[in-house]
Amino acid sequence: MAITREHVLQALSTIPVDASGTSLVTSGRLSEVVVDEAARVMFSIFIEPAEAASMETVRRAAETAVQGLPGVKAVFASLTAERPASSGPTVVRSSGSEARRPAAAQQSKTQRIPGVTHVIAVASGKGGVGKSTTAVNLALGLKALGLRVGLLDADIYGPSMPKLLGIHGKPNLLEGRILEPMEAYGIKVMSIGFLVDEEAAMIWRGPMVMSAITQMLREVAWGDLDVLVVDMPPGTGDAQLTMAQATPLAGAIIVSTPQDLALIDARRGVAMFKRVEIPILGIVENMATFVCPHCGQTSHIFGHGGARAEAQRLGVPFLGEVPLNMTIRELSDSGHPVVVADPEGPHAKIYKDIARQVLASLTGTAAARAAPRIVIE
Ligand SMILES: Nc1ncnc2c1ncn2[C@@H]1O[C@H](COP(=O)(O)OP(=O)(O)OP(=O)(O)O)[C@@H](O)[C@H]1O
Repeated sequence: MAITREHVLQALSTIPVDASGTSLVTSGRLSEVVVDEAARVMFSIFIEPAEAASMETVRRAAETAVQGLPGVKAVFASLTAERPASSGPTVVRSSGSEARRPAAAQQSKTQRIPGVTHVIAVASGKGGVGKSTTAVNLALGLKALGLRVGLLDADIYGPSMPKLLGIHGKPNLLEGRILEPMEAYGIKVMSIGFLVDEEAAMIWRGPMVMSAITQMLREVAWGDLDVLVVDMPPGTGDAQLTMAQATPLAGAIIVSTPQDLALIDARRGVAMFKRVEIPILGIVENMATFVCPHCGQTSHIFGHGGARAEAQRLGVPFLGEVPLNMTIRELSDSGHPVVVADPEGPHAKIYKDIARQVLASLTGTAAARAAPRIVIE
């Protein structure tokens, strides 16, 4: 019989973590449980640093219980503690493969990332609507406002930040297995695209994706950041829901094109974040209008204003509309996002205005829109 996650959880539910007999499974200390194709089981147990010695007994008991299940080939169980300083989590004691170490999926919602003030997600109901382009230009817009910004490419099945920011090479591994983020245009960047082949990530299943994302959130030397922008994987399925829950998000931005179908997906995105009580910072309408580069005429290729109306209907802020523009595409695809390539241009202005509104809702101030000009005649 093939071993499943449920079998493992059943075995782990028999392991007490304290004198009152609280089970490991219900204690809130257990990470995601991963069972790979080779019947190897991986999980972590969260502890306070001071509990390392006493919880080692629990770790061993858990490992033995799972090892005893029929069909299990190997068990990799580790104790994981959050370091008090700003250097992220550390594995206190582990056995087996470090590279496959599962991470703090379930608890991380409540755990802040040391040094990071706000984490915001950029999400979309479906792929190809310009979520990554928005995320990168929003991050650079926030940087232009004087903030310290990081960008995490959590779009694990289609990482685009290496290309959008023109970053090559691999991040350095620092002491304690912490990764040094890459840097571009003054923002810190981490992407699964820096770490593994695209094909390798493509075959990962839910728990492994979660584990990789949690590591990129917590085992990266982000340093002190005002905002960490997370480019989420597209869609509103279980994977996105789990991720939204496992990431300590201050809020989410939904990107949509104006078409009906995209809007239905955007609505699902809003509902998903609401379900896990993550505030919606607003909706961005991308590829809203097309301004002909030759004649200057504006046309609404996909319709127009749908996202604004939808935002109103859903009672969430509408952050702005970005036109369909060849320059945005060409600059993005060549690693020079428009906010830095043409910082005073009309498109950069739109993204910076979105950034200002996002910052305003994060800091609880009234939306810092450009003040209206009063004309006295
Ligand atoms: N406003 C825009 N004008 C023109 N092209 C755009 C615009 N926004 C995005 N694009 C282009 O559309 C393509 C898809 O954009 P992007 O990768 O940002 O979408 P995505 O939603 O992140 O996609 P996926 O989720 O599939 O990775 C890219 O080639 C990008 O340059």
